[in-house]
Parts: sequence; structure tokens; C-alpha cells
Amino acid sequence: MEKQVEIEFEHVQFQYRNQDTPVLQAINWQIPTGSWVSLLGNNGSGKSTLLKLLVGLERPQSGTITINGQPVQPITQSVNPTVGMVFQDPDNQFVGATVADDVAFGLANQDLEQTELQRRVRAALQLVDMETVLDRAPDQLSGGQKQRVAVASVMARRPAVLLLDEVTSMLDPQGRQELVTQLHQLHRQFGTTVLEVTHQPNEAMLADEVVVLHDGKIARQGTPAAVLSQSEQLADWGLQAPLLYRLRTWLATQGYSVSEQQAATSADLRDALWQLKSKI
Ligand SMILES: Nc1ncnc2c1ncn2[C@@H]1O[C@H](COP(=O)(O)OP(=O)(O)OP(=O)(O)O)[C@@H](O)[C@H]1O
Repeated sequence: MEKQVEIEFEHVQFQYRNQDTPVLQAINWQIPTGSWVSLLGNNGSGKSTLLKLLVGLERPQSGTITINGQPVQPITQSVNPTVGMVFQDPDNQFVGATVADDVAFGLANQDLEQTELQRRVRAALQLVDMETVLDRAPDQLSGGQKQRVAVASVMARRPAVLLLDEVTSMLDPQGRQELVTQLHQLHRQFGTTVLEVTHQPNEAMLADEVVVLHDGKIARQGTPAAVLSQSEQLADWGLQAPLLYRLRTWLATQGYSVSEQQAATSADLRDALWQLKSKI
């Protein structure tokens, strides 16, 4: 069965007031409900701008953007309850004096009884294993913990669409791994549609679809395997293929053939290399 379209860009063009050329041109794009889409592109290709348009922080000069058939409204009119966004810098996202206050702030306009509010705050923090730090001040948390609280604050409102703008880029490898795992769990648990901007090709391998922005246009879109295995094409867009695919390409230059399937995960590649060992 065809998946329902949740987010739709139709002929969207956008230019910042103080710029000579459009950042985004003729963007036509449909994102199905419940999918995880990774958006890649070199610096300045317009990825964050695209998220800003979706959340209503900027308005396109022409074209339309709809979520579930409803045009996106400027954020100045109202905060769109269907969309939640987490940003790159964990230090810039806290509004509360404690972790609990911060999550409660996101629920402020829902007019909840105090006990229900506390229950919802605790439940949201449990989603990211952060309920034990409820009373802590944000500056007592690690970068990874701060990002998990930021995710809890957004998920407390149960948005249908979650926008992630390079949320792992300032974290150490362990914090990055934990956050990625939890975000994918939440995506599966709630069926949330996720649009993720990332510079990490390895993270994009976990997506349902990968989209490459280049020169303000969608240069390529497809499954992670179809897009991310094209090392030379990715290099033209200033991007690097994931390590698994680069290893596969290098092995081919050495005369050892490993199929796309055999390099789908690091465990698959390890098995394939073990089998090759007998031929070396
Ligand atoms: N508020 C702004 N005013 C004017 N120009 C802007 C503004 N924000 C971004 N730009 C410009 O728009 C272009 C796209 O920026 P954007 O931040 O969307 O790119 P990006 O793909 O997210 O880049 P990066 O990977 O470096 O974060 C860049 O040339 C940038 O300098």
C-alpha cells in the first residue's frame, strides 16, 4: 500500500533578503508519513533553511509547503503543534532552571493539572532514560544528556513531525551513538516522521530515504544504499561515502569483489572479509 504523504514542498523558492541568489530553487518533494529522511549536502547548500521553512521561521517567496495538507504558518502566529525541532547546540536549547522545568515549559500551553503535568514530564524523560536527573540544573549535564533532555522536551508534545538539525555534531562518539539509538527507537515507537540534517554519512545509512541538496536543488534522492554507495558522485557534491562503502570500493581496486548487500552493515562486511581471506 502507498504510504500517505505528510510533508509536501511544491515549487518552493526561497531567498534571504540580503542575498543575490536563491538558497532554494524549485523544490518539489514529498515525505511519506512515518518515514525517516536524512538530508545531506555540503556547507551552505540550504539544509537548515529548508528546516526553517518547514517550522515557519522563514517563508518561501513562491511555492507552497504543507504538512498533512495544511499550509505551514509563520511561527510568529502560533507554534505549530505538529512539528518539533531539536538544534545543533545543546547549550542553546534550555529555557528551564531544571530539567523538569524545561520539559514542563514545552507543555505550558496545554492547560494540564499539576499532577498530570508532572506525570507527563516524567514520562517524557523516561523516553530518553533521563528521569533520574529531573531536578538537576542543565549546566550539570553532559552534552549528550542535554540533547536527550531537548528531545524529551520536544517529544513531550508528541509532534507528528520531528526535525533534527545536526543534533549529534557536537557530541562525543558515545553520546552520538546513544542519541542516535534513542531517536530511532522513538521514531519506531511513535511512528514520528523524522527529517534529519546530518553531516554523518554513517547516520544517514539508518534512514528510509536519503536526499542530497546541492546548489539549492534536490540533486539525488533514494535509499541509503542507492545514494551513499556512489562515492564519486558524492564527492562531486562535497560529500564522503560511509566508511563501509569506501572500504568496499577500495577492496574492488585490490581485485576483491564485495557486493552492496555484503557491505550493508559492519557485521556483513566482516563476514565477507572473512570469506575473502581464503582467497588471499
Ligand atoms: N539569516 C540568513 N541571512 C542571510 N543569509 C543566510 C542566513 N542564513 C543562512 N544564510 C545563507 O544561506 C545559505 C544556506 O544556508 P544554510 O544554513 O541553510 O545551509 P546548510 O546547508 O544548513 O549549511 P551548513 O551545513 O553549513 O549548516 C548559505 O549561503 C548561508 O550563508
